[in-house]
Amino acid sequence: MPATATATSSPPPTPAAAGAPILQLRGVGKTWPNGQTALHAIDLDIRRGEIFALLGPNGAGKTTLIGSVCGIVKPSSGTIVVDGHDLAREPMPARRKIGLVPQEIYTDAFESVWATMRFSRGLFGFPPDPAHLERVLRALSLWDKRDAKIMSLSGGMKRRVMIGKALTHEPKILFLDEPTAGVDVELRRDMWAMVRELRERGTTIILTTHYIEEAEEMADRIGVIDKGRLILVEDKAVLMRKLGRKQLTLQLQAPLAAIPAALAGLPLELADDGHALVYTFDAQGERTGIAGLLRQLGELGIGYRDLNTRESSLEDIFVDLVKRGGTAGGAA
Ligand SMILES: Nc1ncnc2c1ncn2[C@@H]1O[C@H](COP(=O)(O)OP(=O)(O)OP(=O)(O)O)[C@@H](O)[C@H]1O
Repeated sequence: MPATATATSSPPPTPAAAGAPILQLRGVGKTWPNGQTALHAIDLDIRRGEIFALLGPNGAGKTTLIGSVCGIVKPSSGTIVVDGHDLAREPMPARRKIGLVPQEIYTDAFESVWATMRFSRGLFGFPPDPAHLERVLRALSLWDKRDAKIMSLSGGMKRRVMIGKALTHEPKILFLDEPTAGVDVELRRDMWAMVRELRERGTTIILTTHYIEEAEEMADRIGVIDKGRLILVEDKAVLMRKLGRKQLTLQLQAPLAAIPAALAGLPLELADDGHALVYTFDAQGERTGIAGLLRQLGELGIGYRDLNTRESSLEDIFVDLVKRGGTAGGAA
């Protein structure tokens, strides 16, 4: 099977230009030799300088997609253009534009931080540039550890070294595969700050994460992949606005065994063993229906002790989307 084949209906790749996407995928598919299809004709444009978060449940195809763009996995179909370079026709120039921070920490434990960094840069055919390596190490707070052997570093430091390695060849796109899996809250915040700094210096960031809070905090745009299909690509703010819901929770004075028939048809659920009534409404709707609901409760003699509202998080939206199979939006 060829490394890539041009998707029949896909437009030809556009040359690198300031306004052009830094990464273009057209019809990228992957079927493993065992017949398992991990990616179905993915079309995706990544904008220059954005932070793009790719979300998806286990086995959705995230690693396969990243591997395809990084030249680790051979797609069965489609084209991938990295800053104007077709990955299949010009693998080296395309690959040089990309830094990959893999999920697993793997590096030579007996080497020093400095030697590891220098070696990484050489792998991409770049001449030594100690000043660049120093900048990277300083930005990652690793300068003081430059002579330390990797095995002597803490887990968090080792993760920083992995990021450093990916930055040695000055990539324009940085892939972070589950960057904060298993790291403590403090380091997670540090890493977020680091990623933002990189973006400010012009690096485009693509990250996969299981922590939806991370995508909510960091991303400009969100892509959701499920069963090998990109079911949604959207600006985070638009997504939160479009699919966001609010919930009003009423703590009842006396528990209910069931929703009263007079309230059937309303978006109501019982929670907390009947002690709470949850009303879900559209955060964007002009009319929430709350006044009517409270009036009806009064008429039915259902009293409440307390009430509060909460907006859905990206996590709620994501879970909902994957449950529904992504009928809420289209992939760009
Ligand atoms: N080398 C392989 N050979 C055969 N099937 C594979 C291979 N690698 C991945 N797959 C299958 O491809 C599908 C997508 O896997 P992938 O690892 O890309 O998912 P993922 O979204 O990264 O999942 P996770 O969040 O668990 O890392 C899965 O069904 C997986 O079993």
